[in-house]
Amino acid sequence: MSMSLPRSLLFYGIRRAFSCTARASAPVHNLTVIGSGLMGAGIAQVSAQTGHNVTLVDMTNELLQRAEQRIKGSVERVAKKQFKEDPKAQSDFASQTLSRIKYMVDVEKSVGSDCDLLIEAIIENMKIKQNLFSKLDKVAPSSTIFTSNTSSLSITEMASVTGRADRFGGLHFFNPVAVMKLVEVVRIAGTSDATFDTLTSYVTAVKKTPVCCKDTPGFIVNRLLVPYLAEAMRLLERGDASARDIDTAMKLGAGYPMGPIELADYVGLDVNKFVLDGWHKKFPDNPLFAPSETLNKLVDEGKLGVKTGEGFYKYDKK
Ligand SMILES: CCCCCCC[C@H](O)CC(=O)SCCNC(=O)CCNC(=O)[C@H](O)C(C)(C)COP(=O)([O-])OP(=O)([O-])OC[C@H]1O[C@@H](n2cnc3c(N)ncnc32)[C@H](O)[C@@H]1OP(=O)([O-])[O-]
Ligand SMILES: NC(=O)c1ccc[n+]([C@@H]2O[C@H](COP(=O)([O-])OP(=O)(O)OC[C@H]3O[C@@H](n4cnc5c(N)ncnc54)[C@H](O)[C@@H]3O)[C@@H](O)[C@H]2O)c1
Repeated sequence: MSMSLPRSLLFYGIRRAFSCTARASAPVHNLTVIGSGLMGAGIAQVSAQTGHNVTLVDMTNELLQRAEQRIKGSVERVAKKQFKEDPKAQSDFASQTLSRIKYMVDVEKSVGSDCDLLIEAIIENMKIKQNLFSKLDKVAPSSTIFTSNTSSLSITEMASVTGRADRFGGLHFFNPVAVMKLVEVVRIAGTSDATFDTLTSYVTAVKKTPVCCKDTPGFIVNRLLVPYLAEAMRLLERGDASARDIDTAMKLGAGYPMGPIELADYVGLDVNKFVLDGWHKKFPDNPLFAPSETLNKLVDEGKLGVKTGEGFYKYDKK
């Protein structure tokens, strides 16, 4: 008798081991999002749009006011799209969504007794993220699940400064959060089944598709995307093609909605640099992660892409 499995069963087995199906779990009602930049504001928005109560935190009231304006603009776009012919439904949706978001500068007070989930979306720096998690671990309820939206850093290293590795994971959203359908749910060795199930259910509740991945550098998307963006910058630096031609080529030749150079500007060149420098330091012999001189120069000059009005390209300031 042959011991080999039919191909279809083999694939089924592989799929089961890594699939990300939502099972019954403790629901998330209240969440705190730390960092109100591009990603934090977007995560707060999609959570509030789907009925969750959100506390959004940043270091100053001015930053929070800017986030509030961005959220308002984006919610209005979503409302117009969802309720095309119905201005009353549009304004009800927008005002109900906005009323579910509270803004706060006091990080420690932001995780009250009813906080089910914490999502960190601050600067891409391990020490700063660890400081934050270590501080919050002391004040947050023991039931609160901690997560990071990091693009490139180890979730295990972040969890190591807390006493809640079983209630820790990664939730990697994509930019623009209001539009992009994917969230990578990152499981570390300690993540409990209950935590993982709550995280995948929350992702489904915010109307995104979860995929499950291990805590490896860049998870799935960025492990492939970062070398691609970095190589596009090197192509430009070698003078092999112009930025416009590289972008046009990848849009029309590979079917991407944005070319790599404009995507780098869209993500934020500071974020690009944090990721590339971090991986270059960790894996110095890997040429895929070699630094880009042009990227370094633009960041030094404060040209961070769309958010500052100039990066590889120039943009109208909003
Ligand atoms: C080297 C190191 C690199 C580090 C990388 C780190 C990366 C990071 O960790 C992961 C990422 O995020 S990777 C990055 C992953 N991200 C990507 O790869 C993004 C790639 N780009 C895209 O997918 C598209 O270009 C966009 C969707 C951004 C814009 O689409 P477009 O067609 O060019 O322009 P459009 O016509 O304006 O908008 C179309 C529709 O979207 C709607 N809408 C847009 N923004 C909105 C907002 N803020 N709010 C609400 N709605 C918004 C809009 O209403 C419209 O709806 P309609 O029904 O048509 O009326
Ligand atoms: N930009 C992207 O496309 C993208 C996509 C996915 C994931 N990410 C990841 O999300 C995180 C945030 O990225 P972003 O693009 O939103 O950055 P951003 O610079 O737009 O926003 C970060 C915000 O965090 C705030 N902040 C920094 N330290 C803080 C602290 N200690 N307490 C409270 N607030 C603090 C900053 O004031 C800023 O408003 C990073 O880890 C990044 O790698 C970024």
